[in-house]
Amino acid sequence: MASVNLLSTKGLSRSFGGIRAVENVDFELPEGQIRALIGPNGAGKSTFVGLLCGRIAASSGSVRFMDRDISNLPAHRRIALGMAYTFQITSVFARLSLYENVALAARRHIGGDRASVDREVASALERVGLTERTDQPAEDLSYGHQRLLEIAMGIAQHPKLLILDEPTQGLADSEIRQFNALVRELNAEATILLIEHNMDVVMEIADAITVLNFGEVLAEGEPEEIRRNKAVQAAYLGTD
Ligand SMILES: Nc1ncnc2c1ncn2[C@@H]1O[C@H](COP(=O)(O)OP(=O)(O)OP(=O)(O)O)[C@@H](O)[C@H]1O
Repeated sequence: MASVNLLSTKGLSRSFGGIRAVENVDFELPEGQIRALIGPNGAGKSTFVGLLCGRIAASSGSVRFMDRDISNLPAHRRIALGMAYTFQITSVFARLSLYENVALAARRHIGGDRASVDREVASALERVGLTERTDQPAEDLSYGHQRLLEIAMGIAQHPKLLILDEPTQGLADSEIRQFNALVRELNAEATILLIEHNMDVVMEIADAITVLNFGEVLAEGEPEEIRRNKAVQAAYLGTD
């Protein structure tokens, strides 16, 4: 069965001064996949995701999402089309309660109707296991739990594409198992792009892996293929 790409890039590049952070990346993400994006430190993963979301402007190349060229759309328009992303807690408001944080995200999706917002917030917090902390300020959460709060904020927007940037950082092993189950559950509704350093997580939940190195795609394939790939092993030697 031919799969439909939810997201794709062509020749996507971004330089910072002389540094080619992302260089000529052609990328295709079929609808319904869990894709992991990996690579050594400085490989260009965050820059690439920033280009997808519109947080960083491309030097050249294009991005397509849901069959339209979104290269020139600002970040908020991309969100409105169905992208959601979590970026290392930059979106969490520390002084606001978990309820308020998730409600802000839910209102983007469903507007201001109080009963619907309440339902969305309760459901999103339940899915990430933070129900009991609904009324606490976000700053009371551990780092790992703030990452889960961000995911709840993503869930409340019912995105077509959910981009998770190092979501398991700061989580305990038992919480990582729950996280893996959560991602599978979310995948029933959303395509998922996961930047992740924890290889156990990647190997367990990704359908396919894209490896970046020095801004370029070094390899792409199923987890087992990538695990055996000599070029990938070499890229990681001495870095991890
Ligand atoms: N705003 C910036 N100004 C200058 N250089 C930058 C900027 N952002 C990224 N870079 C450089 O671009 C390259 C890619 O960085 P990026 O953060 O995208 O990599 P990464 O794969 O996400 O790394 P990590 O795994 O360490 O988060 C690096 O050499 C980095 O120093």
